Amino acid sequence: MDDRPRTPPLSPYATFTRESWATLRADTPLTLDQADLERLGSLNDPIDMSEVEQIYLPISRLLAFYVTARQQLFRATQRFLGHSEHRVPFVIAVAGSVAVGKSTTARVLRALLARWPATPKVDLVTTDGFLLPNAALAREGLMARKGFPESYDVQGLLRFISDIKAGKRGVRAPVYSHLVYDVVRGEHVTIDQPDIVILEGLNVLQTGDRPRNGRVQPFVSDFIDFGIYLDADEPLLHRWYVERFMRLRETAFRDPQSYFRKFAQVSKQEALETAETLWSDINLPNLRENIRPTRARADLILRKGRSHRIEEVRLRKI
Ligand SMILES: Nc1ncnc2c1ncn2[C@@H]1O[C@H](COP(=O)(O)OP(=O)(O)O)[C@@H](O)[C@H]1O
Ligand SMILES: CC(C)(COP(=O)(O)O)[C@@H](O)C(=O)NCCC(=O)O
Repeated sequence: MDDRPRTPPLSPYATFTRESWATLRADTPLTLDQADLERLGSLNDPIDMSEVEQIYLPISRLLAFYVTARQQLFRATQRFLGHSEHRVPFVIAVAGSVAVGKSTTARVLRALLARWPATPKVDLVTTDGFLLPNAALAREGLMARKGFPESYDVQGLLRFISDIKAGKRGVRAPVYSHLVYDVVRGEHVTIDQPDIVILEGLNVLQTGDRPRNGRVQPFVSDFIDFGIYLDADEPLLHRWYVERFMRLRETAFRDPQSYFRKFAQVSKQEALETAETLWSDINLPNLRENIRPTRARADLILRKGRSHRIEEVRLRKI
């Protein structure tokens, strides 16, 4: 199925091939080396130097413009109000399907942005920490809805992001483990007045039903300064998900702590059937119903091809 974003006659996006986007790097220096890339890539989502040079360096340059412009706008409001200036973090969202490679993109961006000449403090937070614990999901009959809007503590996530934007110190986020397939009790990451926050997850560009009980409810997306959507055709996402599951069988699933440890022992066929079911019953419907509809809200759409290379870029121009 070709689920390429349609370009209406008056598209808000400018569309670039990989080659035309690459020219927008201008004189941005390359600040990552091969060893960095090996550390930053993830299982089933390799990244090479040409991807950094042709795709990520132009993004880094663009974001530097946006961060400066946002700070100027914020200072203008502060001056108008006569308030003393305090810094407000710039929040970048990285959204997209399960298995599209959001974590690699988020890690590469973090490394590049942290190496800007001004050496900003860049923090990375994944929204899976705000999933309800398995015990709560099981109680509510939501174990087969993991990743759907109702499986998250949305109020907790909203409080977290609004505290960060308010410049609070020591803001804590819970942590999720893919290995144990659950939120880790008692574990947190602490965010302490960063300059830039990268918020990664399926749901970061989502909105809800507004208003609720007659009260206007904010959305997580209200706190986002720049939204990136990682896109790929469904058959590719399906393949990447199943291939990753089968590879995890040889690696992470062998860990006695792994929720999926039984799949390291059962036949290949049985494991394959489970991966297919998890994709078609949970992750694919979630992509169609809740994730892909947020693509139209992104400032930048990065479209991946077969080998995980980004082949097309769309930038919101209006
Ligand atoms: N069952 C699992 N066990 C261990 N690691 C996993 C498992 N499922 C996913 N991961 C890892 O978790 C990370 C996030 O995966 P995912 O949420 O699908 O987002 P994305 O692929 O877009 O980064 C990836 O690095 C992936 O390799
Ligand atoms: C934890 C997830 C919802 C992904 O969340 P994300 O890290 O993208 O915020 C996903 O990896 C997941 O567990 N989906 C449920 C079905 C499955 O086991 O693949």
